[in-house]
Amino acid sequence: MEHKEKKFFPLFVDFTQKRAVVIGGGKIAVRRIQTLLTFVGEITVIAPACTESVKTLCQKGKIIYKQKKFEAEDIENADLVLAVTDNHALNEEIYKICKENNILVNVASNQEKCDFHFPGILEYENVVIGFNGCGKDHKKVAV
Ligand SMILES: C[C@@]1(CC(=O)O)c2cc3[nH]c(cc4nc(cc5[nH]c(cc(n2)[C@H]1CCC(=O)O)[C@@](C)(CC(=O)O)[C@@H]5CCC(=O)O)C(CC(=O)O)=C4CCC(=O)O)c(CCC(=O)O)c3CC(=O)O
Ligand SMILES: NC(=O)C1=CN([C@@H]2O[C@H](COP(=O)(O)OP(=O)(O)OC[C@H]3O[C@@H](n4cnc5c(N)ncnc54)[C@H](O)[C@@H]3O)[C@@H](O)[C@H]2O)C=CC1
Repeated sequence: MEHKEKKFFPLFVDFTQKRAVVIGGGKIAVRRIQTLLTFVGEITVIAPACTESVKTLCQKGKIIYKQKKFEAEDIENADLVLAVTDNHALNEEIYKICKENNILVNVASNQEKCDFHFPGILEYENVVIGFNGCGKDHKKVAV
């Protein structure tokens, strides 16, 4: 099966009872955690160092933060994984482990290693709109 123009289908998935594990606690991780907060049952962040916002979210009980380097067992029970470290080789390794274990994964440093793209999201009343630029221009989908 070959697609000349790759585009992603906007699936609106129920993650409210699911576990997301975010590997990395930097700038991009925080932005995505903020977006995920109201959509996902449980969010765990794995990173040896993180931004203040990650610590604050953890103190407020909104996420779990484990201050450590990534190990394969960190994603054993994950339904959804975001590989958002600044170590591209590690992100690819995380991708490989997820594929072997049928876990949905998004690698922020390589759009070819994404089961799904992370969307720009706009919400009002009970409407959720997700934007995706087919990986061609993320600036177009910034909200
Ligand atoms: C393909 C995709 C896959 C995925 O990661 O899911 C992807 C990929 C990449 N982005 C890169 C860079 C940046 N992306 C942003 C911003 C956003 N990127 C987002 C989504 C996506 N980004 C996915 C779908 C894209 C699409 O729809 O077409 C948003 C919507 C959601 C979110 O991330 O929260 C959010 C805007 C929302 C908002 O702001 O509201 C900024 C700006 C900033 O950080 O301030 C920069 C900094 C650089 C700059 O500004 O130029 C790089 C290069 C990394 C490197 O080489 O280092 C790659 C890697 C690659 O292209 O392979
Ligand atoms: N898709 C997108 O929207 C964008 C993606 N990127 C990519 O996202 C990644 C992260 O970017 P930033 O958040 O700006 O980086 P950052 O430098 O702010 O954060 C990196 C994080 O990775 C963690 N980390 C490093 N080694 C680790 C390990 N062994 N185990 C667990 N965590 C580890 C660090 O502790 C830190 O929390 C980069 O790979 C970059 O290429 C960057 C810009 C936008």
